[in-house]
Amino acid sequence: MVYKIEKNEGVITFTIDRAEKRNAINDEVMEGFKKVITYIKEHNDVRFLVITGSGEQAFCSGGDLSEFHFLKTEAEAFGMLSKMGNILYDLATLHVPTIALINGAAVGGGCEIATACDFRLVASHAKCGFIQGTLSITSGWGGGTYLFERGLRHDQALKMLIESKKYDAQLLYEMGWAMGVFEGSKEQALEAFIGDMRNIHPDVHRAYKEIELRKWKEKNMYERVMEEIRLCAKLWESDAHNEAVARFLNKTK
Ligand SMILES: CC[C@@H](C(=O)O)C(=O)SCCNC(=O)CCNC(=O)[C@H](O)C(C)(C)COP(=O)(O)OP(=O)(O)OC[C@H]1O[C@@H](n2cnc3c(N)ncnc32)[C@H](O)[C@@H]1OP(=O)(O)O
Repeated sequence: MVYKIEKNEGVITFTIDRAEKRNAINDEVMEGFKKVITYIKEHNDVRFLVITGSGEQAFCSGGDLSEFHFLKTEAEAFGMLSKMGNILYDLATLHVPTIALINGAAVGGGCEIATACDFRLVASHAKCGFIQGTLSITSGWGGGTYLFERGLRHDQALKMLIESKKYDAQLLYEMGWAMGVFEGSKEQALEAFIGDMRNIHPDVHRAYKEIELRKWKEKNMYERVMEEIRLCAKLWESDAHNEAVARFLNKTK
């Protein structure tokens, strides 16, 4: 199994469990995301969803380049990108608070998953970034659209995307992307973060999320996410992208 789903006192934790691939996303992990999101939509006993990765090196390294490198055309790329894009839209529009518990590097699509969550808690050693530009593509799962909605200064958000580099935890906090930086146990950091929220009735949480999501509907979020995905799919079939991915895969052999 490449993921774990655990439920404890109303908190569901989804752990991407591919530490040897730095928790890269493949089809099986996507199915896991679908499963946990469907469960939350159909049950009333979940208060928080936490997304994390196994090990300390990575939260998630984005799409599994060794598996997705075989998608060559714009249409093939759109199939994979829109599948995960729809999953992230469902995650971003869930009726319970969602927390990215960032235990290590979050890059590429990993940074998009974190940005789709309501809150980001980042381990002090973790570096995160929308590094897609270094592969000659843009964010392909809707993460750029979410980033512009996360309250960062507009120029800061744009810089993060077009610089395509990894930022350290402290800077991510200062920019407002991370809500907190923690040392040591991620479980303790999570408990400290949600402690006061636990005292509030879940219907209140749901109501506030509904208020936020109403705003998103008015701003055509879904259409904007799909447009972002189409732009990435176009770049995916370029020689520049294929060569960049080949360089990454060959470097690690
Ligand atoms: C597809 C959607 C698109 C989007 O919409 O955003 C993307 O996500 S594109 C993918 C973008 N991601 C990357 O380019 C990530 C590349 N990875 C890294 O930069 C680094 O691995 C890391 C995450 C910073 C961790 O560095 P480190 O701890 O030094 O580990 P290694 O680099 O040595 O990696 C160990 C092992 O894992 C394999 N790996 C890592 N990331 C991926 C990946 N995204 N896909 C496939 N495989 C990955 C890497 O090849 C190593 O494998 P071995 O050599 O076999 O041990």
